[in-house]
Amino acid sequence: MDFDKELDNDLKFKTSKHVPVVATFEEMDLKDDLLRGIYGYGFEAPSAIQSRAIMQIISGRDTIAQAQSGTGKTATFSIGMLQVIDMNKKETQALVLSPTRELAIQIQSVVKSLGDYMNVQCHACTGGRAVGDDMKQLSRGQQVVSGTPGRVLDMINRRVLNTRHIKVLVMDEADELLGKGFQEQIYDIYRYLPPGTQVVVVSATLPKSVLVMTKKFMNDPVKILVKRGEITLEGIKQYYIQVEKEEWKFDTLCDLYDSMTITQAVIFCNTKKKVDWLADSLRKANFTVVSMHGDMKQEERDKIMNEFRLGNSRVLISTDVWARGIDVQQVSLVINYDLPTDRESYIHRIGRSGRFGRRGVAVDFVTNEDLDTLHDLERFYSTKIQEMPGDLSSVM
Ligand SMILES: Nc1ncnc2c1ncn2[C@@H]1O[C@H](COP(=O)(O)OP(=O)(O)OP(=O)(O)O)[C@@H](O)[C@H]1O
Repeated sequence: MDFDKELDNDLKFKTSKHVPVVATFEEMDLKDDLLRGIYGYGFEAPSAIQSRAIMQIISGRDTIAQAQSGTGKTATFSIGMLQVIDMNKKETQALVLSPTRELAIQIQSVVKSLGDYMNVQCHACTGGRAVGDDMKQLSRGQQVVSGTPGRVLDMINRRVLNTRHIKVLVMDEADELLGKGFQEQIYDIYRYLPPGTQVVVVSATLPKSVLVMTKKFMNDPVKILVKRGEITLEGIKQYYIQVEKEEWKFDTLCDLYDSMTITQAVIFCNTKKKVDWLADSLRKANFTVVSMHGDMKQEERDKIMNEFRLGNSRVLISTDVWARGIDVQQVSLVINYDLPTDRESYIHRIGRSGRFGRRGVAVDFVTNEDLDTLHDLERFYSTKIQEMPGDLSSVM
């Protein structure tokens, strides 16, 4: 019997019934300073996931919150956390874990902005930075910590991050955190948390195997889920370009360059080596691009990230280190130079465009061998990936 089917028979994961929908931020009865922070950040009304999940998080229930990419999950858990922390205490009361350093830092920035009038102390605890700085910052008292698993665990082991007052653990991109690469570290961190710590699990993709896993560390969670056929966003148009051979992809990409720079674009490759190769080759052909991957020094990664966020660079080539969570609103085009090797990454990659209702375009480069994978994606997500019309700028 196929594994998925077997699970289907044993366990049904459905959106919880009777989750109230709160239509405005005022009706959430938030702290005044938090409400000011939300409006000050430019939000007017809550998104669908925010309307449903914020109050559940505030109620203290374990929560599984799934929603499409770019629909405001970060603010969902950030507002929830900020409401429940006691500002009279300096101790760490909320811990957010995410799979990449850039994402952990982005979350810190959102928490700080939303919590600006509350004067919240929020530290980003990520690898690639001086351990001494982390120690200094944490010893000052950080009410919220947003970090990557390795460094967070290290800080806990060194007794610098005190877990005793933690009330809520958020796992952003939870399916990635509970996958092979991080699972052990996550369980190690979890063991240090006080019994009864509220757990909030968040992602645009939550495969059943991950939902099964949540049973181990979540207590009767409220579930807000998205059906597989509704995960892709209407606003992101998906196209493919078929190339006979891998070698032809490069010329195809060069032909698209002018359209790519209309706003901002991210090009995904499956390996760091390929990112380096593609960036070099494009530069040699006189195209301006930047690139980023996990083998680069953190300083370099930070610099590239800042420049891209500022819009000073327009075309970024990266690996899946950039696939999840990163929010740069001006990105309107994603190119899969390589098709991703798993179904979840596809959703996350194309979701770097089309943020919060904006329009986006995703273009998949496929060789003849990739066609099956492409059709599998279409079937799995009940979506349509059309052949690209001759001119990319006509669909942008
Ligand atoms: N209520 C709101 N009103 C206006 N803009 C919002 C609101 N909530 C979130 N946004 C904006 O929408 C964008 C996407 O939000 P966010 O990064 O939280 O998405 P996400 O659901 O976490 O996506 P992903 O699955 O890619 O991680 C951000 O730029 C954020 O500031």
